Amino acid sequence: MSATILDGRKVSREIEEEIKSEVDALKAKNKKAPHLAAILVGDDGASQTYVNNKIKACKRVGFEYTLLNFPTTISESKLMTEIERINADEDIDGLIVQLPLPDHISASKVTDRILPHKDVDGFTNENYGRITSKHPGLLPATPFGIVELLKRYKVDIKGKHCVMVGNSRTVGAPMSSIMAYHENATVTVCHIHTVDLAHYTKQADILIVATGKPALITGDMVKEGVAVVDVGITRIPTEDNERGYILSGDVNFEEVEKKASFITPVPGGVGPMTIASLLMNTLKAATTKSTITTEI
Ligand SMILES: Nc1nc(=O)c2c([nH]1)NC[C@@H]1CN(c3ccc(C(=O)N[C@@H](CCC(=O)O)C(=O)O)cc3)C=[N+]21
Repeated sequence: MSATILDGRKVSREIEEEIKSEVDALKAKNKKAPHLAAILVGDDGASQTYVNNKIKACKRVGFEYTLLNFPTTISESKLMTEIERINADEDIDGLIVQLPLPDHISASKVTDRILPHKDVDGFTNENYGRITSKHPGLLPATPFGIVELLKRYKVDIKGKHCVMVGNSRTVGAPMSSIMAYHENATVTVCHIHTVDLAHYTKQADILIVATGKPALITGDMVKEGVAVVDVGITRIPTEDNERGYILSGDVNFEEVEKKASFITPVPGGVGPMTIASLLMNTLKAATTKSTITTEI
């Protein structure tokens, strides 16, 4: 059996078309376009690529955007002040602080300072807590994108066994909550400390992997017919190409693809969907502003 590719690039383009027509409709009514602000600290190559991809996506759908690039030496308190300033700026609808941040800055403190209704990455404790509420606010971009991708390919989720490998605050934790509380999957959460990981991954109907460990999941670790979502995207240095690196997911694609019913490629899978979700959240933040924080 050969798997159906969960084509994040294609689906993200479809979502962008939908967003663009909503932006055009806003503009036709003389309303302003949604405005995203992105903060990038330092000059890490991968972070620059990801932020640039986000800015390019804003341009494609007609959003306004502001990119703020600070040196690695910026203090935590100065960064907090910048966030407060953007929080207070009526013109800006959404704010993201690209991670990772330098060691002297607490990522959780900084991201949690973003006003919940401008938190289009869905990283604040407020929006994380709201996953289990009837009014979920803004969902974290990567998990939101993964659910959207699975749904557009009509992958059955309800009642199925979803095994999440990875327990990070940005992906694994919210992803497993969304699968359990919104989508009614049966969820098992594994991570780097799990004893006998294969024991669990073999039982997965849906396997989502976000560990940052290249090719962690091999063919013998999955059952026939599994749907596989690979969140990993590691740059491995090489002299074989101009860029100087190749991208590797957390899944051995060649092996696992033979047994899976569905699988995401890397690149072209989860990455573009994260960006599409960021755009969806920014549109939502711009059009529903005050209600996101008041409804319980
Ligand atoms: N505040 C914050 N929000 C994030 O959403 C966030 C973050 N910090 N820090 C890092 C991770 C990673 N991430 C990616 C986004 C797009 C691609 C993406 O566009 N990937 C392309 C390839 C890009 C390439 O060539 O390197 C693809 O998979 O096809 C990848 C990874 C967002 N993250």
